Amino acid sequence: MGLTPTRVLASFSSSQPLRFASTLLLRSQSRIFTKPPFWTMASVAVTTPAQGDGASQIAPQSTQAHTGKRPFPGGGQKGRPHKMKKKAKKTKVGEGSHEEVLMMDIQNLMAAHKISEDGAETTKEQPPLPEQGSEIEVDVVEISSTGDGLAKQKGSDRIYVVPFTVPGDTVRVKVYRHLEQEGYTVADFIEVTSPSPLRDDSRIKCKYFAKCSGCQFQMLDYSDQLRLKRDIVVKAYRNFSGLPSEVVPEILETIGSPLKYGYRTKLTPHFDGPPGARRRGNTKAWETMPPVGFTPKGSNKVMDIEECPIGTEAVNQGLKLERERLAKEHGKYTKGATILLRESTKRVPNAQIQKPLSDLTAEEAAALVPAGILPKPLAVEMSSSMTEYKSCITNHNATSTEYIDNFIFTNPAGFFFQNNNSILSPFTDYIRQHILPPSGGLANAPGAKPIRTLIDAYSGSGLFTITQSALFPGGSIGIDIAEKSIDYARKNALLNGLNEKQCSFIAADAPELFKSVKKYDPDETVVVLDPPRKGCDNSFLTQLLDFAPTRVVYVSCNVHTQARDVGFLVRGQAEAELSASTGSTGGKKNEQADDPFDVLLQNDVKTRKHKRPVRYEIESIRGFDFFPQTGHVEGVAVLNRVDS
Ligand SMILES: C[S@@+](CC[C@H](N)C(=O)[O-])C[C@H]1O[C@@H](n2cnc3c(N)ncnc32)[C@H](O)[C@@H]1O
Repeated sequence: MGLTPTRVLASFSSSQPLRFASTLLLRSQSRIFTKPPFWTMASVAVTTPAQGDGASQIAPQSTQAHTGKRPFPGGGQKGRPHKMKKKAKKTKVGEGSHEEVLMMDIQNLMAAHKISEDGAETTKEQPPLPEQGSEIEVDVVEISSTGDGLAKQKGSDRIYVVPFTVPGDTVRVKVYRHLEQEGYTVADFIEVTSPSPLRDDSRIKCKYFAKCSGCQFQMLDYSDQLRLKRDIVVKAYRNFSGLPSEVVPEILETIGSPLKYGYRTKLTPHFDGPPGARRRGNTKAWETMPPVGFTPKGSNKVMDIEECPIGTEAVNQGLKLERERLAKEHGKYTKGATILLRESTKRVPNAQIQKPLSDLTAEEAAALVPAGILPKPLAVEMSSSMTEYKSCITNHNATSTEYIDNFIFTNPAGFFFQNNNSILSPFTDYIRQHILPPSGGLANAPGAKPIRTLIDAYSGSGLFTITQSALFPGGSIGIDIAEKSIDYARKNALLNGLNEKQCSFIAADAPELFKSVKKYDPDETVVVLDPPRKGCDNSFLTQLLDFAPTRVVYVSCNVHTQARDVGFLVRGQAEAELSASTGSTGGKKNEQADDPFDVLLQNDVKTRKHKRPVRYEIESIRGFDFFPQTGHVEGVAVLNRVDS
């Protein structure tokens, strides 16, 4: 075993790097501050159960090119001795993308490991890189925020990216590719030769583990998964916010999911097109049933999946039925496609249940969950007074229904709704407890007015607009670009007994919001943001700073882009004006300032002549485990406008 247990734990909570390493990092952050890394690269979209967001009953696969391929098709380097590069070259990657996050962790690990105990930089001669395709043994020293293990071979500083491993594991791997420019190697996991104390393979519930690319944390105890996810949030704010550590509060413990398996109410398995499907005008269909499932690690061909243990029972029954259907109907498909499996629920008071499910006719059963494909829905008795009937919807235009406490939400099945229903009650409760300042609705500043209005940007079908509405006498307003989600949001408000004065919605691009919010007093308004993974764009954030609501609650399934955007709001208008005046590529003038707050102060002085620049401070940051067994975490950051 390469690491002692103590060392293992130290590496596991790798959120405390060496002091010198963090200095290096702060320097690079000041660059991020003055010149945000607007790098671009089509990101490698690996669709896994936990990430897939396909949205059609049988949606044709328009692009099939990148699923599951290794990131960075860099050149190889066979059997030559090499020197550790002084600095790994920056790769062009999408913001907050898997590749960017991985690269940042690798660079930090390289920096930390190049520092010897006495603080001096080591430049030791490195052994030759092993041949691509050869098998070697490596020790895993850290988990990246992407969920991949980062490992080293004895006697070498080379970093190997190995999925399905945890710190403290010694594993046999097959060298897949040396990425010369990036300075690391991608390897395939073969087997564990000496397990980490953190690993217990009897915890693994999925027979496709280490083949399917999802759910890589299954060998960990759930408390370790939560600890690891807190580390991911810590690293996100350290690496992507561009903020000095003093202004980022201690990241709070991650709140766990009530269900650890069987929680996903939506799965989107897919199948490839038949051989020749990519040829123009192809008319040849599948002659046999194609593999239906997800994309495995290191391949772009779909692997056959019969069940997915993180999916709910209804969704897994739906998968079984869809597979049976495809076994008969595969001859209709000349292209690949994605299958939508979305759970839908209907609550029925027990007093209204006339007969047991087994005695219902097909029509009576269909009436319980109208769009569901299960011949009879699954009955789950919630309490002595209520039973839930669950089925699975495959038509993305059909209506799915979910409950959160006593709230009811209907949605077009193929549109966005949170995928883990089990956590939505504690989660919306947490938002309810934090959406107003701790002082009971009064913002921090002396003489502050009570908050009366909620603006829910990126509202979808009204999750926050509706569940938080009772706290806002001035009303709650949701905005979303998806017209269909907004149609349903309006219906949902009515279903939950809320009139238009209490709860209203706008279908528009989020930056348009600011045209219609002028009538609201920013001193009495809180804005909730819940954008897609890529985060908010500059125009939105700049307008948000101009509007200057007294409080902001930022929810995100990508803590890296969240950290970037929170950094922007904390630096505030001075920074926004500066980047607008110098252009998004950043100016030389900016690059000279090393400390972000020097820049802020310089600009504070400049801007204060005509108005006080708006900026925010962070009250709290906490992760929620919406996606147990995977490396994903949902972040909630609460911000207050700085008024002093
Ligand atoms: C992560 S979802 C959050 C939805 C909702 N808050 C919820 O939890 O159910 C992000 C939402 O942003 C919407 N969206 C994406 N781009 C947008 C834009 N430019 N303007 C407004 N909404 C947008 C999507 O339609 C989606 O409903």
